Amino acid sequence: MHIDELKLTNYRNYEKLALSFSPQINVFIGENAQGKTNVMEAIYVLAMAKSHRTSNDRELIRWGADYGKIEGVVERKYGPFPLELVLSKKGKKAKVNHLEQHRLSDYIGQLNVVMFAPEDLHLIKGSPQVRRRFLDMEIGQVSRVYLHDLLSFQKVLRQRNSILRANQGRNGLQDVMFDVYTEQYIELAVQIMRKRFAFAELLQKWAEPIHAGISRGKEELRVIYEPLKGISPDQSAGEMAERLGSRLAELKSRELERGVTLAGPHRDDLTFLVNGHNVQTYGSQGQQRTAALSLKLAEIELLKQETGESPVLLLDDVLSELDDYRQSHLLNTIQGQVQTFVTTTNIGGINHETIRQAELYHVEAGKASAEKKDV
Ligand SMILES: Nc1ncnc2c1ncn2[C@@H]1O[C@H](COP(=O)(O)OP(=O)(O)OP(=O)(O)O)[C@@H](O)[C@H]1O
Repeated sequence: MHIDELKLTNYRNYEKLALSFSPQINVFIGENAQGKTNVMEAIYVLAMAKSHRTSNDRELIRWGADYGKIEGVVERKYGPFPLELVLSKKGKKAKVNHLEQHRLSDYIGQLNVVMFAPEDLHLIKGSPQVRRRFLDMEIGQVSRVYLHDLLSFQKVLRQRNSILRANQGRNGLQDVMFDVYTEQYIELAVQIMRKRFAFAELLQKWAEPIHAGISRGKEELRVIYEPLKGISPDQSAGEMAERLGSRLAELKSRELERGVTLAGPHRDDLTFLVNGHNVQTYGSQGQQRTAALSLKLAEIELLKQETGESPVLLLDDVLSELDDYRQSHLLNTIQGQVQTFVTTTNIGGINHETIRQAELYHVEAGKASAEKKDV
């Protein structure tokens, strides 16, 4: 799939912007703070209905404006169709083919994107929250059911936590609603864990050969999803529910002490092993970069397999962070196959022939102009 056109109205530092794109490589060049990342972010928001940089949608609306709008024309196998997202102080409205979608889970997934930004290089080293977000965003793009379960789970978790908070410091808790929420919580948690197990397995399947290729056969990457101890992928849903239920019962007095839920998918993590060692603890910077790059390339393959079409790749300021060898590996892999958007302050830092055929856009102070020229 690819994006043919993008229109922004009052989005970040763009009052108005209208661009059409090459189905291959599009490069945005400009000085710092001119609006390159803002275009990448707008494409990401058009796909995911939320930003990768902030959870506050108001930040996306141009200062002083009442609303912001992102419009796009997306081309898939079955033809082109428009997507529209309007952000206002009252919330957001999402349209596919001019029809408003009342549930965002029906909107997300029409356009699939893979974002690779410098912060993704911290996927391995960063906090578990970064890896959980990665899991949720990636699974959410291919499974509406997952998104729906995740939103319900987050709601029940908030409800359960608010009862715990209201009873914080007490010795015991007899509350029918608490028991009802706990039951719903366990049911949804099990659905989420099962999907995360399946996703980690697929990720491993695709990332392992890619990582082996980049490391010239020297390294074997393993991806391990780590939910609550005692829960494993071979268990039935009933067994998982029983394990989580008994752990919550054991933790009840501590939960009352702390006023929060202490076991469940909101505390899960992913572990990456290179040649059997945890790359987070023992990996060199180079191994961590190779692992992060392999995971991103695996994401492209995984989305292709799930949807039958290549997703759109967003490389925000990341090529300059990769050495020539990894840069070439990435660009050779996607060449001609995946519509790609690249931002850079210095095109000279990208040593690859694909960039010579790319469509160039110069970005200055919230204005982008297209220019085809030889680099
Ligand atoms: N809601 C907003 N309204 C108006 N301007 C905004 C808004 N949010 C951010 N900006 C402006 O957008 C600019 C930043 O743009 P962006 O993050 O796209 O930079 P960039 O070109 O990617 O730079 P770098 O190379 O440093 O990453 C800043 O000048 C910032 O003040």
